[in-house]
Amino acid sequence: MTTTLSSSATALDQHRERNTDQEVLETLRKRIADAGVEYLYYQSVTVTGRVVGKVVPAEQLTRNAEKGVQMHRTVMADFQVTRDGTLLGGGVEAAEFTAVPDLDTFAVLPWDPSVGRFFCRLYEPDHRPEIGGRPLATDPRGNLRRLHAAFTERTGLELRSGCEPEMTWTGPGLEVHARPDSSPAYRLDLLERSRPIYQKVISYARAMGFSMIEGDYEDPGQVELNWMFDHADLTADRLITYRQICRQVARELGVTASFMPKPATGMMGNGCHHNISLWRGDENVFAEPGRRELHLTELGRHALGGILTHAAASMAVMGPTVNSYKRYWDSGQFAPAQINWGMDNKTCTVRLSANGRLEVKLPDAMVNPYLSHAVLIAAMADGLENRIDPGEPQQGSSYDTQSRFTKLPLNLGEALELFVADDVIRDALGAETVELYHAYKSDEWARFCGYVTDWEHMMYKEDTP
Ligand SMILES: NC(=O)CC[C@H](N)C(=O)O
Repeated sequence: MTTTLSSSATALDQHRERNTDQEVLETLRKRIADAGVEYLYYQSVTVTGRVVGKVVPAEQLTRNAEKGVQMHRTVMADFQVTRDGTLLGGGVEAAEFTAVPDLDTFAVLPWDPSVGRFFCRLYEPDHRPEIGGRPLATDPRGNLRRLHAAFTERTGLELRSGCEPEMTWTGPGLEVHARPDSSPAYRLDLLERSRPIYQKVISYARAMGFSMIEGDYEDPGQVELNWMFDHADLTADRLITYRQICRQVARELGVTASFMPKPATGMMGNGCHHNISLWRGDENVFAEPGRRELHLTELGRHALGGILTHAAASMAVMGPTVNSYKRYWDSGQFAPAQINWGMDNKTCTVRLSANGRLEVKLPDAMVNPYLSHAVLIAAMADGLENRIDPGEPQQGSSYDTQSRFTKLPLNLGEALELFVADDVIRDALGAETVELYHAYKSDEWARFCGYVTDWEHMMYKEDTP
């Protein structure tokens, strides 16, 4: 059942050569000068989805476009030292890597136009000839691009995706007294209180090239703003940028922007549903042109079958934190709890939300979008190749504990065991990334398992056995 999509030498990896194209560089230098940009961030994204990078004075562009900037590879696991004292990602002795800017990703920071930024593609260092110039195996962004290109090369299909990040804003003036018997969702007077937030976020996002489409207020403090779907590689970059924008807006307004998946029991979690479709050129192959009633093509059913087959093993990516699992298990809050699908059914893992669109509801707002989209591509490729049948759609709510559908893993620990055992996912992300992610997250899980919580105090402090 293993589908090999890895491709080491796609055109995308020749991007370093393009960075020496004098015409391209001249156009960019002019753009940078016209915008008054003096500093450039060379940013990368770690396996856990954090943004790291260096600042470079803009006049160094030509040099750095070719040579990149260097960082220590343990940065890809956030310099995490595990409980047994291991520095993840190769230890102090490990080689550096080279971050080479993707020139197409240049953007000016709207909140300070003297600063511009690039996303980078990561490579083994040139001064280590035995490995030099190869893509860095633990670069999740570079990996998604290579994997996606290989998938398109093989199937003629492209993944388009639209992410719906939910998040919680707290701070002065944002307190909400919610009635216990109803939800404040869609209340305009609450959205009004968040006006300075959404106005700034939308205007910064627009300035950075997003096509913003709509937004709403959901549970207390929870605001969701959406932008237009696109090629999955671009959507993943935008989700990272969106979080950076929100953090900036929080700093400016003196409030807190939280992507924590489940901030409070009994309230909705912060999901980040991925609305996906596969395209052949301009044709969405999940729908039949002109057919109006809700339906999914045979190809779409196989893609869905692949997603459901690998859903449990993908959970360590889709719900990447200890806290993520509270979102699935505090039932009845529109988050999935079973591995199933349904026609316009918001309680399922995958909802056919419109013709040509599958809404994958597992991911939460802390997801690393490069990993999640890579996993979805590999799962769908497996579904297509092996013509996996997704079974019958769920009728009615999934929050019925008697459901015949398979349950999702209960916690991060269980999810990690399934994650490392799935060959399709291992092949998609690469063994090194799987091992690094697994080591990092297992350490997070172990720390939590040894941590005494308020809940235990509430239950046991004054209890008599
Ligand atoms: N609008 C919705 O469907 C709510 C989704 C829900 N907040 C989740 O955790 O996924």
